[in-house]
Amino acid sequence: MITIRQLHKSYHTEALPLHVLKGIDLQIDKGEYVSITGASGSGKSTLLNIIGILDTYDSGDYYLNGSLIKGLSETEAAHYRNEMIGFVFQSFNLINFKNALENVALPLYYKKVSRKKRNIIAMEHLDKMGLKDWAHHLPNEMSGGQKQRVAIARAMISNPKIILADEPTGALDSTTTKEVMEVLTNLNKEGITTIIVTHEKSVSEATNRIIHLKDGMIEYETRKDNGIHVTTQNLNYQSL
Ligand SMILES: Nc1ncnc2c1ncn2[C@@H]1O[C@H](COP(=O)(O)OP(=O)(O)OP(=O)(O)O)[C@@H](O)[C@H]1O
Repeated sequence: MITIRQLHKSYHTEALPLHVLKGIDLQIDKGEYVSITGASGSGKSTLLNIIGILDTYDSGDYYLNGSLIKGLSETEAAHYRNEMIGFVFQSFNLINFKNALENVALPLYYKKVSRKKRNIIAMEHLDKMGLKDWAHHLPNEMSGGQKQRVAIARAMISNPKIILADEPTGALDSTTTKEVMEVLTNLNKEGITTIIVTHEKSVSEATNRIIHLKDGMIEYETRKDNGIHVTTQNLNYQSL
């Protein structure tokens, strides 16, 4: 589903160019449950943003479902994003003056689905998140965990094949973290390829595969095999 080869990315700031991803090789198959970990600044969000076609890369290749994601126009990139990917962010990114139902329904508004139909579908997704009774509440009337579940419902309304979540529990306490992770785990069990950037051990350990970045390279990865974690060092990793 996702094939990345020798991916490099630099940011060109006023100071020296910042080489953030330094030759990432990564294969993620359909239905995998993956977390990306590493210290602050190791390139986790940059990698996730490239996978989500929110950002471009300098060299290497990225194939999504067999299509080379390189040099796309904004319209082409938006097409892939809309067809394939649902995004979940730490800060929820909900619209504060719209209620939960309207927030969830928003992607269908852009797809020109009628108000009646999009409200019915949005309600189904809210119901799945256990939030039917909160449909007409504004985000600021909801807890962090509820807001994140609204955001996940919104991400799911376009039937994405992949969920990309950047620190989805970063703003939550441990009880609500558990609640949100249960939701993401269940979506993965339904077959959604799920990739989570996280600092939190409890979150990465809930996934089946941990990709650990260091200084823009994959240092090692850990796979859960029958409940046992097996760690493989990346032999190409070169410490600086
Ligand atoms: N748009 C940008 N322009 C310039 N530099 C950037 C930009 N985005 C990220 N960076 C820099 O690139 C490096 C990697 O950032 P990135 O956000 O990918 O790391 P991260 O591992 O996700 O960190 P964190 O855990 O703190 O979110 C950091 O040094 C960051 O300051």
